Amino acid sequence: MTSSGEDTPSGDDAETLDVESLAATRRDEAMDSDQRRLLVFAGDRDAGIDAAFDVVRGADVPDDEVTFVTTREGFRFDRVEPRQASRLLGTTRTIVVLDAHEDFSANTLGRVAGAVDGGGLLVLLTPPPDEWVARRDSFDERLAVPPFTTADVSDRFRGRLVSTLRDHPGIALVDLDTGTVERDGAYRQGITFDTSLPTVPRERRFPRRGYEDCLTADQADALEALEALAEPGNAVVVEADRGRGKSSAAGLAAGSLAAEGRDVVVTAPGRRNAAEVFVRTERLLRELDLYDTGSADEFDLSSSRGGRVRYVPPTEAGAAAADADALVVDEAAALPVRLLTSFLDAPSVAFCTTVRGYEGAGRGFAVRFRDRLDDSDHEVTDVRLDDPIRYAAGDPVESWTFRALLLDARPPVAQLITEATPHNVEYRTLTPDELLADEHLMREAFGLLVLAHYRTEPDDLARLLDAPNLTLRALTYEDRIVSVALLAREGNLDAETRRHMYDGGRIRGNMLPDVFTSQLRDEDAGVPVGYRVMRIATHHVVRSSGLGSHLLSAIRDEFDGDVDYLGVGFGATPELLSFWRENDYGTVHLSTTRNDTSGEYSALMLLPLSPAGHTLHDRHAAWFVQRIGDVLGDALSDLDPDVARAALASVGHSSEGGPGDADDEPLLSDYEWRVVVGASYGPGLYTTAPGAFRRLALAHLTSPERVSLSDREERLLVRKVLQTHPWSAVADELDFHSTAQCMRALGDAYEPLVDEYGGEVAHDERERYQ
Ligand SMILES: CC(=O)SCCNC(=O)CCNC(=O)[C@H](O)C(C)(C)COP(=O)(O)OP(=O)(O)OC[C@H]1O[C@@H](n2cnc3c(N)ncnc32)[C@H](O)[C@@H]1OP(=O)(O)O
Ligand SMILES: Nc1ncnc2c1ncn2[C@@H]1O[C@H](COP(=O)(O)OP(=O)(O)OP(=O)(O)O)[C@@H](O)[C@H]1O
Repeated sequence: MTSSGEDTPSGDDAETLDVESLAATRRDEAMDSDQRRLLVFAGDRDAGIDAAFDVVRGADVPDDEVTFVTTREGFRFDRVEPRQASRLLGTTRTIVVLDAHEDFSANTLGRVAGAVDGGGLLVLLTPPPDEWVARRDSFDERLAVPPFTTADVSDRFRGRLVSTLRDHPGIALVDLDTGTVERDGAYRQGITFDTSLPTVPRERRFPRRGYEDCLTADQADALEALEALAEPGNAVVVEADRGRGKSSAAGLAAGSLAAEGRDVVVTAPGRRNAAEVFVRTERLLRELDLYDTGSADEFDLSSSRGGRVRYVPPTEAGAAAADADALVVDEAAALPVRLLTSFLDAPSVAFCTTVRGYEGAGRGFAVRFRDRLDDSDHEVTDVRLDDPIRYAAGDPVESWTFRALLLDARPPVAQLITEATPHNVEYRTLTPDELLADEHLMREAFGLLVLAHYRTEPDDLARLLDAPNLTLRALTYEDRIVSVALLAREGNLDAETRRHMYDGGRIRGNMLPDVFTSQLRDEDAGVPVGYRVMRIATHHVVRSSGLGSHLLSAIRDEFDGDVDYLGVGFGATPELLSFWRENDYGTVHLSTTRNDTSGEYSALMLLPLSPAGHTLHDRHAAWFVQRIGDVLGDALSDLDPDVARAALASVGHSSEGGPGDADDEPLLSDYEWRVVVGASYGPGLYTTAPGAFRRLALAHLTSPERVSLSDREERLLVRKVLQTHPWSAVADELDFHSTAQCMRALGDAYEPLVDEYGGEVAHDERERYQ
């Protein structure tokens, strides 16, 4: 590390406005340091857009290196709608103008800021700061979840954002209404980091030229790790913050493989996101004199040795790569887990993923996919790039976005909290004002939510600070956060809103009332009021020590007598279902479509707290049991049998008695009992009356403690009897030697069920075979 100058204090004295020269100076400074600078123009929108044009002129940047992110149309520059800002992920621009006057969100800011090149400028157009903070815009409307209105939405997020604009280094702040430069943003970096230079490994498979094309030692190390792609059965995970050159490393690897005559498939959320991969591949093939046809612009290149590198959209990439030699996945963090899993069909695969840029689309990769990858047949190699390439270390725009959006928020370091137990922690409400006043606390709480969840994004910070329906609870150990839960208030909806939902209209928030009303046809479901646990996370070093359960029980004690129920909806796994069941939440629904991001089916569970909550819970639990047999034979026929078992085992857990007991109807008719007994104890056939077998299977799976069946027997009930998979497939999946053996095992599994659930007729029938 060397010192190369000192911070220049920002211009406190107001200066007369000359946007072009301000832009020229900041641009020179940015180019000298290979960092970026932020110019903020606050005031009238048209004046802001004029100023942005002046910036482009003053900075002397060609039009085709400029992107305007705005709802306005009619510019000569590349234009991106704020809601489409993810188009900029993985791309490199010299100037990005973000017009925050309309459709501004924290997510948009997070997505665009990383695209600005070293030496470039980020330009932010805002209303006058105080007005911006106070006004209610389309983002606030999204936070105003019924029955709340925009008047209930607070202004903390933008207030905090504006205060960072006023004091963070490297930011120029111009008041367009008065024509004054409040801060000139002059900033000479105090520190530079010596980046070590790349070297060519002595033992290598890829061409020397590929290594010579690397810009940092980190990138060369990544390329060396990517050599594993040449052999089937390998997976390489390349992790880095934004702009560290991971796409380029992947491009050099793809080019090296094509140079050997290999067929490489490249995928990314959109073609544009993979542009850098192809630029590097084309350049390398040309340098090696092995270029044959295609171009980076066509996202398809071939080498004179018969190799090929081509882009395939994510939905088709797994299948395409199964017949290719290797798959490169860029921006993997932005892809759903279901697709990531499909990529394991490729002989070898590289996943390039952004670590702290959760602006991409959350942490599905790390939170939900990483375990599956480790359990797969692929040998996994990890490599990490730290040295920045797109812009130099110490970049003030990066440190500002990290700070303003908490992109680098982290839970407390492990050593500080290893001693935490349910007996020595404190249950606390963390109000938004407390969080704002204690940056440290806010970073730990948010950092834990980000690390543990696949869906946390910058907008969630704004929600946490401003949304009237959200509230945060935590367990702290010596003032460090060890477990945290984000709660959303739902229900208490008026008749008109409920009718609107019942008629198919969408309302914001209110996930549980919404599903109960619109999908499950219960117009009264929005009357009771409850808290939905939107997120819960325990620090990974103290998981499984009862803290999550302790937090849920403290929440229950706090809200008992205040609301009608507590609820939750989450991507269902057997472990999570059992966690919620242990905490007395009962299953009332399984969604019939998979979640886009996690690839899992969602489970909804309720814990009633009042008579109205009990009524709501009990009718939905009963309806769930009535319909689930048919649903498992239809839309949920591919549901993991262990998820089905765990979901069914959790039904009715918190109601008085089980759903089976609530039903006075006999489980099976006398005739059906004779068929079931015949098929278990005697020579009869399951196929004669599958409905009878299904009802008995459901009775068992919703009260599995009554009869002890093995895991395999229960899976058999789910796969064959409830999901009606063909015998051969079930036999195969559950490792039976033959379908005949599988059929016999089903009969055997029903014997103890006949013993437990059968009445006189069943037991008399059984006597005949004994
Ligand atoms: C709406 C939602 O937020 S649902 C998503 C829940 N959150 C997450 O998945 C984030 C990552 N996971 C976590 O932070 C934690 O595992 C939590 C919050 C699920 C549980 O917190 P903990 O403090 O570990 O809970 P606690 O110790 O009371 O109970 C642990 C039990 O939960 C179950 N469990 C839940 N998730 C898992 C899991 N991924 N792996 C293993 N067991 C799990 C187990 O039954 C476990 O019991 P065991 O340790 O005896 O095997
Ligand atoms: N070896 C290289 N040679 C030339 N330019 C490079 C090289 N490596 C990286 N770059 C340039 O640095 C910038 C960042 O590189 P790249 O896009 O590969 O990084 P990244 O980590 O994938 O970034 P992001 O997370 O934004 O996708 C790009 O402009 C790219 O062209």
